[in-house]
Amino acid sequence: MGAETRAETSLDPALLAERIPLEAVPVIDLESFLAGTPSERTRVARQIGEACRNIGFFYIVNHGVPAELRAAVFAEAKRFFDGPLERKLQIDIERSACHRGYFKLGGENLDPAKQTQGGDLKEGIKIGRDLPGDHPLVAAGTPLHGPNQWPGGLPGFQETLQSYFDRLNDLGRQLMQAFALALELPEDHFERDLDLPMATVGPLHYPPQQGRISEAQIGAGAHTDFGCLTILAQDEAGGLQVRNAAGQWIDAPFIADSFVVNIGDMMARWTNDIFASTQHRVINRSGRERYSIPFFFDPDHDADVSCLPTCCGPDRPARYPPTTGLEHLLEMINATFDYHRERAS
Ligand SMILES: O=C(O)CCC(=O)C(=O)O
Ligand SMILES: [Fe+2]
Repeated sequence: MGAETRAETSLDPALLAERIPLEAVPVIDLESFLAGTPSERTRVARQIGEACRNIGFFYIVNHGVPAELRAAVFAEAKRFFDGPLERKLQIDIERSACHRGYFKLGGENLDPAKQTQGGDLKEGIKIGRDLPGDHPLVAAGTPLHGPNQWPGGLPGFQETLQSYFDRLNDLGRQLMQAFALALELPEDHFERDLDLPMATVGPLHYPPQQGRISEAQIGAGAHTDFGCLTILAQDEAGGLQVRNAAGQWIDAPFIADSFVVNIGDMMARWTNDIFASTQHRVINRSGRERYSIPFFFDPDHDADVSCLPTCCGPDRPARYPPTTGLEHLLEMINATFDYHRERAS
């Protein structure tokens, strides 16, 4: 029976098993997915699927992204954040029509209900697919599509970030193939929605927090990610915490040469909540500056985000109405960036 026709019948019980409250985020070796036989790929994809169901988070090692490139991106991010405020403000995100550029400490508030003292204690840059003004989607005024703002006076910054963006796009596609296999779909199921994926690389800087820390302002307030898939590189400072299926906060510490991968609300929606979009937060108690490089991988603006054929059936009706990649993201960005919401209203 083809996977695509399974909607008529019962769902695979393995996909519906109860979530296990994990005490640690699982580590998955990607090597035999990236270069293995079909059966090895399926085996790793199943491990990934288990992690996505139970906790929505996993580390990947042997992911193929060169150490030099990862180190170079951290070095460029540090150069930018440690540099003058004037340079940062020249690429202020509020100058961008497509949500690209620099946002200052407090510019994003990932938990507005709790964080009432001025937003997340972090600053960042949003860099996306660099589309020129005459690209049809940009000319048509499609939100979130357009040119980046690149900082001046930092030779090599743009080239390094662009290489990283391209490399992580490839990895994002591979992980989407793993998700498809884990969901009993053909491996290339998501390719139809990945012509021009809405991906963003967003270097972040968190100053340290000491003493008694109130939930009214932490590095990144408790949140779920909005999109499909996040691939995060963090540094030795650590401080990332993830809420497991029992509601406990567990640490997701720095592991050398790994990425932390998690799925966001769009993937939870696509999978009818079979995959978990899990709350996480950052508190930088390390006593030093913390830098991290999240890469957010989202599908095409017009991707059809309605329940996947293997994720709904008579025993589990679709929980969400259909939406598109762009509609979903816009809703979430407006909830967390004041300037964006004010402009939209
Ligand atoms: O910096 C981190 O470790 C996590 C950042 C994060 O969760 C986010 O930007 O969505
Ligand atoms: Fe996040």
